[in-house]
Amino acid sequence: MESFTITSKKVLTLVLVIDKAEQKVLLGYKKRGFGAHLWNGFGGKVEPGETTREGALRELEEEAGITVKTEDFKKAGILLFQFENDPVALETHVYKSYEYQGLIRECEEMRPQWFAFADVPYDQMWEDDRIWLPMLLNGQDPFYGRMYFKRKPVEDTKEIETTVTSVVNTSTSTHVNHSTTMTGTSFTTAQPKSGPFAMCDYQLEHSLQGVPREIALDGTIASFEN
Ligand SMILES: COc1nc(N)nc2c1ncn2[C@H]1C[C@H](O)[C@@H](COP(=O)(O)OP(=O)(O)OP(=O)(O)O)O1
Repeated sequence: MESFTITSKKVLTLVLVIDKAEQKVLLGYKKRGFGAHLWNGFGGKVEPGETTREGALRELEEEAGITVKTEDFKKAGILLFQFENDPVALETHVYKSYEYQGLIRECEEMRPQWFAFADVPYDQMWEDDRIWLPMLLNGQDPFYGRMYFKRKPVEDTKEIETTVTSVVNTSTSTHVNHSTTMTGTSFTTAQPKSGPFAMCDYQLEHSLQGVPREIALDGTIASFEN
């Protein structure tokens, strides 16, 4: 895993708004930038002087037009995304809310849409989402995860066949190593449905006793929130 050594990290946010009664989650179709053409929660970079909580609330309002009261805004976990031969990891702070105020609206970056839990378009989302989003929707947070990505060869951004080579699964943690091979021709555009990167490995722990505040560069939880 030498090619996944990291020396610094950028801090990002990701917000999931959930309608518990209707069993629906609000996602946004990203129209431009990193993760373009994928569905995701709302979020982005944390600006200087902002806490992750403030940054997450700001991005939610900018991208979906809605606000959430502080008491309804819960930290669900942290995901550390690492990319092959890239020393900068993305420390992504994930928040959730079952309430919101305002009118949901589209902006130039995101097109919001509600999805029933059973219809979440995982094949048009970052590959890591199918690992942790079901846990968040089922209330199995807080969680902490580390996900490793390799860039897909441009000429091979077609159908993806995944071979699981080893799985260790306990009640609260999962570790999977898998190799990914590209076959077939089902995606015709240069942008594969699940994005330009393939996840090649991950670790995830969920239902933690505390909410992680920060991940150290060695991937361990640096501190928990009070
Ligand atoms: C690599 O795997 C990822 N999976 C998921 N589910 N989400 C990810 C992944 N990598 C990044 N993200 C999320 C984290 C953020 O919410 C966005 C990226 O934010 P962006 O780069 O668009 O930040 P902004 O500040 O909005 O950017 P602008 O400068 O373009 O406004 O994706």
